[in-house]
Amino acid sequence: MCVRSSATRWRSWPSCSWWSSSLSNRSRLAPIAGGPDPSEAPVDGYSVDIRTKAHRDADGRAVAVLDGLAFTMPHGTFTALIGPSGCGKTTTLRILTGLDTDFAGTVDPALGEARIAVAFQEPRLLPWRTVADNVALALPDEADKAARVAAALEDVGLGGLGERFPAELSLGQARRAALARAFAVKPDVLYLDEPFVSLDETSAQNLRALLLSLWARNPMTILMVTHNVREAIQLADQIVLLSERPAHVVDVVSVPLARNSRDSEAISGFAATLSRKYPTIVAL
Ligand SMILES: Nc1ncnc2c1ncn2[C@@H]1O[C@H](COP(=O)(O)OP(=O)(O)OP(=O)(O)O)[C@@H](O)[C@H]1O
Repeated sequence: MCVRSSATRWRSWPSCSWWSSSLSNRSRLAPIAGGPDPSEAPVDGYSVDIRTKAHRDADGRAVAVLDGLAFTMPHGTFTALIGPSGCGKTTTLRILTGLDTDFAGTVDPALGEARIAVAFQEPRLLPWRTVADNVALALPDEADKAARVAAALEDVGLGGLGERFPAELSLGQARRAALARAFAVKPDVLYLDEPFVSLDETSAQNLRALLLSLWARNPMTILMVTHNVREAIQLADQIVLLSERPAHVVDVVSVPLARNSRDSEAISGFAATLSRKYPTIVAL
């Protein structure tokens, strides 16, 4: 590890797509197939150790936001970041993606070298470009570009919608397009910030299944910020629990469930366990 400075070279930020939702307490979930089980996870990973990070308030005073945020994302696994509102989750993502270099601490230099993609709450598609052109934006100009775009759209169920404009898509379709754009670049690391917020539960669940299915076919390391502990349990290998601001890591919890056994009952059971142990962080 070394201290990342503003001189750190990042690969282009190929994808900015934001999608999201909430996994209702009452929803009946069947396990989603896809994604490696935790036991298959490799040991090596990307290390993050943000010692301090402050923002300035309106009067110019420093407000501590992060204070001891250390965790490792094992290569090829799915990490969920959960913490109270305003504790600094998005700030953490901005540091990891290289958008914010004004912090004290260390971030694994391999993260700076990795090909990354990011999906935001808002799909962030360029409205004047077609869906296909939005996906193409992230790709290098190579002979197979059109075929890669077509395959990426087909993979997310938008095979016939490439010539539409973003305004002609539903929110769920726009988030699929954003996913297509993220996966098309075959990133090493995918960052997701509350990717399923504002969708109805059925659409959100379909997108979660799509995410796991795409991930199963495209191995990569995923870090997802979410407020939704059930969603985290359903999708992640490990959950990083953050304190109130200034955030520090309270615990890193492995999800002790095979993916094909993560039905509503198992998810609720583990969520209740976490809530009992960390009542200020995991509210049900
Ligand atoms: N550019 C900024 N300037 C000043 N303060 C900021 C800035 N960005 C964020 N903050 C403050 O830093 C704190 C952490 O913000 P951040 O968005 O990282 O939290 P979060 O955990 O993602 O929040 P939420 O769960 O509500 O999405 C908040 O108090 C926020 O108001």
